[in-house]
Amino acid sequence: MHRSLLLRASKHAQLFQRVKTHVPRAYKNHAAATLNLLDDCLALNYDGSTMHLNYVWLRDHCRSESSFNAITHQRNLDTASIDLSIRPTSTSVEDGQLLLEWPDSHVTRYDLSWLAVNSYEGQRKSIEQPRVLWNSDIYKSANVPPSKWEKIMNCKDEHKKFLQNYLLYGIAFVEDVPATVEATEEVSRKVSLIRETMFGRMWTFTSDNSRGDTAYTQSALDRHTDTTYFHEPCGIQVFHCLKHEGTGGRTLLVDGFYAAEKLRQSSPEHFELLTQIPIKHENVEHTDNHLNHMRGIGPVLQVYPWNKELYMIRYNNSDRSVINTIPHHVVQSWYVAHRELTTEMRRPQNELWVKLKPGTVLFIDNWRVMHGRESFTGHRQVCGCYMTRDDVLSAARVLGLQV
Ligand SMILES: C[N+](C)(C)CCCC[C@H](N)C(=O)O
Ligand SMILES: O=C(O)CCC(=O)C(=O)O
Ligand SMILES: [Fe+2]
Repeated sequence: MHRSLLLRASKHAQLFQRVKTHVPRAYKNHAAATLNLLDDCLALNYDGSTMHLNYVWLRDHCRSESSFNAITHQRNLDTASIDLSIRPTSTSVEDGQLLLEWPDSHVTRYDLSWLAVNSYEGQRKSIEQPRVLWNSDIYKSANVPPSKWEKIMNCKDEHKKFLQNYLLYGIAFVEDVPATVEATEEVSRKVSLIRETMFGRMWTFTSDNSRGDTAYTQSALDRHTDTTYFHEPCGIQVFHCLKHEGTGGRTLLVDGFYAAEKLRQSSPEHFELLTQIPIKHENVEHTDNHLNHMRGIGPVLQVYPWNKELYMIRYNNSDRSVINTIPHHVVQSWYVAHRELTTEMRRPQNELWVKLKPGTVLFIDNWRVMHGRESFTGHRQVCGCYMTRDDVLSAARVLGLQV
C-alpha cells in the first residue's frame, strides 16, 4: 500500500531500499476528514493521520488567483498584510477540499491531498530524492546501462534515463564520446551548467605538478569529495580520461551515503555529531601563476532538519583545515565519529574500481559519491569540469523526475 512506503520513509532504513520511482499516495476515494479548530492551529485528521496547520500559514498559502499565480508559482499576496492572530470565520470539508472563509470574506480552498503532501507532517515522512545506496556488489548487480553519446545528445528519453540513473546512483557513464575536450563539454552541457573555478571552466590535468595540489601528481589519492573548501562544494564532477600510456591510474568510487547510513545505524550519536560540527577546508596556492586562498565551512554530513535525509557529504582529509570551532572533549568525539565513518568508507566491499578510458565520460554527484585514484606511471591526461547542482535537478524536474 502506498501509505506504508511513505511511512517507512520516516525510518531511515528506507534509503537502503531500492526505490525505483516515487509512488504518490492515492487520494481518489476521499477518505473522511475531520476538523478540530484548536487555539493555535487547525488540526485536520485525514486518511489516518493528523496535520496541524497554523492559521497564518493557511491564509498565506491560499491558492486562489488573488493570492497565488499558478503559472509562475509566485505569491501575489503580501504576507505582511495578514493579521498574525487571524482565524477563519468558517471552515468545512467538501469534495476532498478544505474550505476556509476569512474575516474579510475571502475564501480559501485546499485539496486535502495537497495538504497531506505539503504539511509538515507530510514532509516529515517523505523523502526529497529517492536513491539507491550501493556497495560494489549492489552497483554491479544493478547492471545500470551506460548512455551512448549519439543517443543522449539527440533523444529526450535517453537524456531522462541518464538523469534517472544519475539521481538514483550518484554516478552515470556516457560511452562513445569523441575523446576531445569539445565533446566532453558538449555532453556536460546536456547535463547541467559548467561551474567555472580557479581550475578553469573545462580543465585538463596531467601529472605535471603545475598546480599546488596532489591531483597534479602520479600519487594515489584516497577517497574524497572535491571543492570541500567552497561554502557550496561543486555539485557534479565530470571526468574523461583522454589518454593514458602507462600502468595503474584506476578510479575509485565509493557511495558516501551508503557508508554514512551504516554509521547512522551503528552509532546514531556519532552520525549526529558529524552533522553538527562545522569543519573548515582550505585550498592555498602561492605560486607565480596562481594566487588562491579558498576556505569553506560546513559539517561532514548535512541532513535536512525536518526529515533527517542526507543531502551532502563533505569529506576530504587532505584539504581539511584546522579544527578550531569546538572544545577539546568534543574534538575527541569528533575524531571517533570520523574514524567510524572512515572505517565504513574503506571497507573493500564498498569500493567500486573502474579504469576510465578515452570515450567514456563519468559524471559523479560530488555531494554524495567519493572518488579517488590509484597511483600510476606514464603519461595520463584527464579532462573534465565541475557543474552546478541546481541546474541538473531543475532539468530532472522538468522531465518529470522526482527530486
Ligand atoms: C579536478 N581538478 C584537477 C581540476 C582539480 C582538483 C582539485 C583537487 C582538490 N584537492 C579538491 O579536492 O578539490
Ligand atoms: O586523477 C584522477 O583520476 C582524479 C584526481 C582527482 O581526485 C581530481 O582531479 O579531483
Ligand atoms: Fe578529486
